Amino acid sequence: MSEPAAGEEPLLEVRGLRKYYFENDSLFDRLLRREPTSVKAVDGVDLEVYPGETLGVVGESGCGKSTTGETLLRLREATDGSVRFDGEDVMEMSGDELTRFRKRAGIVFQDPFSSLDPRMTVGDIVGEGLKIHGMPEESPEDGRSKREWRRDRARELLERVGLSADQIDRYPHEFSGGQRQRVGIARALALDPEFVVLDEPVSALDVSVQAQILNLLEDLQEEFGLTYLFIAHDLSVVRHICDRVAVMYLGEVVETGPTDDIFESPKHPYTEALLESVPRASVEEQGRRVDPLPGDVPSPRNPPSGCHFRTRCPEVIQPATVDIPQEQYRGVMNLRDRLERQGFTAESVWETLESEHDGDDFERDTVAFKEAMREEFDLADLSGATMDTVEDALEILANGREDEAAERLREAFASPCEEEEPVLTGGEHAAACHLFADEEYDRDLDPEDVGNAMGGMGAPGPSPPVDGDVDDDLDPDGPDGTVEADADDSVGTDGDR
Ligand SMILES: Nc1ncnc2c1ncn2[C@@H]1O[C@H](COP(=O)(O)OP(=O)(O)OP(=O)(O)O)[C@@H](O)[C@H]1O
Repeated sequence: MSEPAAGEEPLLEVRGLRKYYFENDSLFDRLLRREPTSVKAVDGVDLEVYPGETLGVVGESGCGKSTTGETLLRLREATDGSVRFDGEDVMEMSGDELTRFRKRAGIVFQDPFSSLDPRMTVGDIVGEGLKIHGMPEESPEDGRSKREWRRDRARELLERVGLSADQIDRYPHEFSGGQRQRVGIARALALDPEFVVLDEPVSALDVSVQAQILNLLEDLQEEFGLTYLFIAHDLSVVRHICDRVAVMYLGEVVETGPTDDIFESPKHPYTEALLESVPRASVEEQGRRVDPLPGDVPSPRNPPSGCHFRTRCPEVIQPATVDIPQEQYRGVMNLRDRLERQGFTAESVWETLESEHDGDDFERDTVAFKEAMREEFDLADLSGATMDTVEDALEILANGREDEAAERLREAFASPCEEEEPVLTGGEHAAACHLFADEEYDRDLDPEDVGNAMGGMGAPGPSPPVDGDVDDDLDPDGPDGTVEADADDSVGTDGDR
């Protein structure tokens, strides 16, 4: 870890990075006249990483962290944007220049099992990059063959990451999860990189082993002057290893700043919710109520307009004409959102009510319909003009006019957060949230609202790709998955056990 010095140039500078995966885009899809759809996995990301520092990239599963890491390394082809490494344009590199970049910038993947070829010995895995890059260039002067030189280098690296040089001819399945991750780290170090993307390097490991691997990564950083981009969904891991943090939500950076600032005074409601989901050590904090963030994680195929977080945000800005408790506003917005996304029809509600009547004669009673909806969307506490409008909309809905009901709610309750996309503002500690753009807004945070946002980080993220129609341009060594890790870890001389 190290603080960037004033005026220092970033080693890596990312501007407006976009990576869209296109689905239903094959010849077969075209023949069937299927419309191609785009998954906006990364949608305009800006980042800088300074020499010797560790930048954390955090966010829930599916928010685009891995795609960001892989795209900036050119393991995936970017849809748009620029990446500069040590002043050079990475997107424009080819030939020798690209080969040099590949030596200078490496990656450690999350899953230490699937990212290691089970048919190769760890010596071959660690030495593979050396062979691909034709190293050593000249035959060693001491009479060793190039192959022997590579084996010696692999031995050295295995020892350096806390394994034993004697294990060079073993296969990945003979190692525990932590040991396999050490092999993955040795492989990433083989070419003497300056910059390494660490893609959730400890998420698949037991907590006790996690600490050992984090210590190892810190030691290696110091010893070799490495610069890290550290991807994690778990903020507690980030706190100890990162100098600065960028928080991602649905393909965008929503907050960035020095780690302590992010932890001690988060600005974005999403960062606050993420922090609330971090397990706490102290006993009194362990008993906190953990409720899921309201609403589902929207799909990156069709992200919400304006601020992408507004469909789950506990602090959505209400229009000037509305001033109701946040949870009531959330209920109204959830109803509207579900209607607009064709999440249900009036007919399906009627059918449910009918089935609950269990064969009795059932008359379609609007009062019962509205009551069911009020219960489903927590609208029972509404009063005054708000209640009148919602009742109106429910009446329209009960008559099967879903679009009109949604329109009625939109006219009365549209939030400024859905109209315009907020941009990152605030200098070194910046956030992309309309709460900061609108100085009129009194941001008096109710701890209950934030409490309600806790725990949602474990909620399922957007669905993974389901079939083979997707862009599949990743290097075959690519990610990911989860494995059980054994507590038994390093066997070598390294003292981080
Ligand atoms: N090859 C692909 N084709 C289509 N969509 C994809 C592909 N790879 C990833 N996605 C989608 O892109 C979005 C971002 O995925 P990504 O893996 O980058 O997120 P992440 O934050 O790293 O999550 P995780 O921690 O679960 O890996 C997700 O919605 C994911 O389903």
